[in-house]
Amino acid sequence: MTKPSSTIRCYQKFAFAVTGLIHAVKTQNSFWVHLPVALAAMGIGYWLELEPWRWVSIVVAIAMVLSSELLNTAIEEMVRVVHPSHDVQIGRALDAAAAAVLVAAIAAAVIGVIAIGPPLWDTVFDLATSSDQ
Ligand SMILES: Nc1ncnc2c1ncn2[C@@H]1O[C@H](COP(=O)(O)OP(=O)(O)OP(=O)(O)O)[C@@H](O)[C@H]1O
Repeated sequence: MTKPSSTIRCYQKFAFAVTGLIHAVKTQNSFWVHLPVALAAMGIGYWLELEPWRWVSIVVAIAMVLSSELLNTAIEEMVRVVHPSHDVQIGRALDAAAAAVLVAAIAAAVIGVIAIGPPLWDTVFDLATSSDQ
């Protein structure tokens, strides 16, 4: 039995998106910073057994950074084909796309400190005081 075409289209869209993600991770050095930081934040969150709202904050922050990096990658790739020669306005567009990643990364860092900071401090403090006794 053949699958309904809408299901196939849905599957294909998912495959295209995964291909885009893999390509971006392979070609953009920034992901080699974003991904370990994201994994570290989730690992610490798991270790601290964070409350759901803290997890939501962390997941939203990670998604925000990765999505902006993916859009920045898409714009860079497009520029290389559509306008490979140097152009002041193209440069401004690329700078604005890079700035979007910077804004997302700064916001994610602030979210990380607010969401992970207090429970991490409490746990480290507990460990330090229990080892003193
Ligand atoms: N065609 C262009 N015209 C004008 N300025 C450009 C052009 N291409 C790149 N630039 C300038 O160079 C900067 C870096 O662009 P590029 O696309 O190389 O980003 P990158 O993040 O360094 O690339 P990658 O992520 O592939 O290492 C841009 O922000 C822009 O200021």
